[in-house]
Amino acid sequence: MTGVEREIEIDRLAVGYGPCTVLENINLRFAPGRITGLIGPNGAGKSTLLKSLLGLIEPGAGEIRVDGTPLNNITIAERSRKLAYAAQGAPVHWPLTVEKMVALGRLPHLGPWQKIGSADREAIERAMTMTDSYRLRDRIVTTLSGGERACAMLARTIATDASWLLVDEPVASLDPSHQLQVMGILKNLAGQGHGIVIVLHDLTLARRYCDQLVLLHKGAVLAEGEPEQVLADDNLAAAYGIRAVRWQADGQEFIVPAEKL
Ligand SMILES: Nc1ncnc2c1ncn2[C@@H]1O[C@H](COP(=O)(O)OP(=O)(O)OP(=O)(O)O)[C@@H](O)[C@H]1O
Repeated sequence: MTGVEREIEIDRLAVGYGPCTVLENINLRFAPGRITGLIGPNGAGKSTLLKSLLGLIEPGAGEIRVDGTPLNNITIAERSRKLAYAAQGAPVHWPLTVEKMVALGRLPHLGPWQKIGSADREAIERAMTMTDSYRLRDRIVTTLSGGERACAMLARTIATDASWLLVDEPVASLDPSHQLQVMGILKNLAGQGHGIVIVLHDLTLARRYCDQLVLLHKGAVLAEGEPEQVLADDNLAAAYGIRAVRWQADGQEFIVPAEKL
């Protein structure tokens, strides 16, 4: 075994689709008990990086290790217990109830023909309660609003009880109250020792909730580290081509895009 226990290590990673390289020479470390935010312009490669961590895309070069083991040496069953994923936009095509969909998060823990047990049921109910989806448990997922569906999908991810949660824009379709709720849930899960990697576009939420930020730009890491440093004016100008205004209130920094440069 190489590397250290309980860490995601990415070394010299290059990933692409067909002949088109999207990420090149990515070197990163993600720690448990922390929220790592992936930020950057549209098309920078954030979702591609998350999918690479799940083994959904084969790297062209480099290596990913999860808790010390190369991803390729981790069986698909073990990966699905270790790494839970909430995809961007979370399209759902099956007419399942919310409860049944959240229960899918327990599949990695069940053997063939094994039925859901009381520990699974507890995990499902806990995840639905945390995400405010318990009240929706009998609703058919395809009939939910975008925000309701996003909460239910996050519940499914949480129900897996994986040590790593990879979440792609979980707050994009949520109202302000649910945005704060979801970020608070992720913060609590990090406090319980889960490692969270989250794609975000909201700079204020990234500043407030993330312990570490990675700013991707054109398939490379433009900056990484403490949110305060990563969100510096020159980085925002270089990555997004924007000037942001900032102010302090309630002991937090608020960062709002002010103009395109
Ligand atoms: N399946 C695919 N086949 C070909 N190209 C793809 C595929 N998926 C993504 N890409 C391309 O890879 C690049 C990175 O896409 P990715 O979805 O990782 O970006 P992102 O940073 O998550 O963007 P956004 O903020 O818009 O969600 C983009 O140019 C995109 O068009």
